[in-house]
Amino acid sequence: MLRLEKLTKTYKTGDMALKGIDLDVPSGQVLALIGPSGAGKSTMIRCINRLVEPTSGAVMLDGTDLTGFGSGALRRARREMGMIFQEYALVERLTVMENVLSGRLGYVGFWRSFLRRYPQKDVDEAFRLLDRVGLLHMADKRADELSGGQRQRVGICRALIQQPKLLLVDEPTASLDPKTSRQIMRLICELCAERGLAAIINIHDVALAQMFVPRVVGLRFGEIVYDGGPTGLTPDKLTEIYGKEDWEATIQKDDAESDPEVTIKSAPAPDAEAGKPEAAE
Ligand SMILES: Nc1ncnc2c1ncn2[C@@H]1O[C@H](COP(=O)(O)OP(=O)(O)OP(=O)(O)O)[C@@H](O)[C@H]1O
Repeated sequence: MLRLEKLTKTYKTGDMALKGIDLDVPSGQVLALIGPSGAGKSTMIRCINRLVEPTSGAVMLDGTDLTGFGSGALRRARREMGMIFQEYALVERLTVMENVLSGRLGYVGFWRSFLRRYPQKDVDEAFRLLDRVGLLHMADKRADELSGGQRQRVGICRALIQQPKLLLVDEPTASLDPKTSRQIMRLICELCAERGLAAIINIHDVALAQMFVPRVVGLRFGEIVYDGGPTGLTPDKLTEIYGKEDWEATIQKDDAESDPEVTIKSAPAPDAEAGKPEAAE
């Protein structure tokens, strides 16, 4: 569904953030992108929907390269890719419902959204999504009245109402406490499984990634140095990705595996097994 081919990004400052990334993501597969600060994770996510312009290489979505698209074609392609941000990126003075509906911008056009005249089917879908994430009763609240976890749920609804095929998720839990982080990761992975959605989740918390996703990609200095299952992230592999550290204290413990809340990765989305590579050596 998504294929990155020799993707590179060199910023004007000379920083080579991505050095020839090759990556295949089959439809329905959820993967976590890990790596130290500055490894290129955000750059990679943003090159996929061209919030950052790649320097060279291809971003193939369903067989079509997005890198050459003009603004109209890019706008249509971006409908297929919902984005979820660390800082939620909500419009604070708008209501929860209005924020969710703003996810339809790519479909309804500027004036209709500016006048907040969305088709009834979009409003119905927004209510359904808010109900699914437990925020139906908050539809009329202003975004600035919500907690961080609630804001992220609104961000998730806004991405999903686009009806995307792929979610690009940039540090969704970095501003949240551990319990809320786990709830949000669980919700994202559940929704992907329910909707057959692929996702690339940039996440700093290795243990959280290990709990929920069937595939982890490790970046270091703009290159993929790990691509495999969560259990293959041994202390040696983590040292290769991040450098020396006491990994026994960081990686997933056996008791987390038996936690009844943590069920997502044992139920991968359609096609996930087919596209899941073995751990890179
Ligand atoms: N707008 C920019 N201009 C110049 N250099 C940039 C820009 N954005 C990122 N970089 C550089 O590109 C490299 C990759 O940065 P990026 O933010 O993608 O890494 P990251 O893995 O997401 O880091 P973090 O986990 O800290 O967010 C870094 O060397 C960074 O300094």
